[in-house]
Amino acid sequence: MKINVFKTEDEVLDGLANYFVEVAAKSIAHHGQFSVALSGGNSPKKLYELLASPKFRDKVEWKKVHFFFGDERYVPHTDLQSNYLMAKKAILEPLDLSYRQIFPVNTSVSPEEAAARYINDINLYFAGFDARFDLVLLGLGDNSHTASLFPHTPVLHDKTASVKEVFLDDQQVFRITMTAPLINQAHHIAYLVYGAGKAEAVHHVIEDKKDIENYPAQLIKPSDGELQWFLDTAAAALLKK
Ligand SMILES: O=C(O)[C@H](O)[C@@H](O)[C@H](O)[C@H](O)COP(=O)(O)O
Repeated sequence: MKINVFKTEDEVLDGLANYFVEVAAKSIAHHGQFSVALSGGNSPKKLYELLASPKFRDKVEWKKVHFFFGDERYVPHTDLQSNYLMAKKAILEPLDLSYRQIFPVNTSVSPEEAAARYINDINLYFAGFDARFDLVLLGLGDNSHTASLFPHTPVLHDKTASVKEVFLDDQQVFRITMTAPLINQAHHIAYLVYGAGKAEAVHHVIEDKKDIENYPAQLIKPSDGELQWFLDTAAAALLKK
């Protein structure tokens, strides 16, 4: 595990954008394509905009990139809560990609069916081989969740499924999420976390005692891939130096 700490949010974004470019080039050189699972929420929006900006857009062979979603809110793709909509506006539309490169979660069916169909999409993409994404991008909630692996949810203990529906009691909403076993198969996993509000969660996940129920992001331990954290000093403030 490598922990990269940058002074400012902009430097974190730049650091992760350069890592994205590096992993994309390595993946495309190795097997002709680059499969990436995007994270949702607010933090990655600026990263996606930066990757689609003149500073980075010409550094990646975008036609060889395939976009999946590490998790999705169970809402229509037109809903402002949709991770797909956020990514569509921030990077997918600006890069003028083919729809065949983009694998959104189908949230027009039941949550269970949405998860089952996404498993099928992923298995078809990897053509029956192990589903090993080249890169999984993750964020971290201030309650130490990642993707939609939330504290005290049954999905934390699911060792077999690769995608599951999750019901969040406090918000009374469903999410669809890749599970830890699927995420941990990835060749590269990168957390993007910035801001003082995440400092406690970063400490809990990286160096606190093992407590999966309360700190689900501790589940993320790639089997033989690489895990890197991209943090600003505010989010890293509680880490032992
Ligand atoms: O769908 C989501 O919300 C994300 O995948 C989720 O895991 C996110 O990464 C964290 O909640 C942090 O979100 P912020 O970046 O908005 O703080």
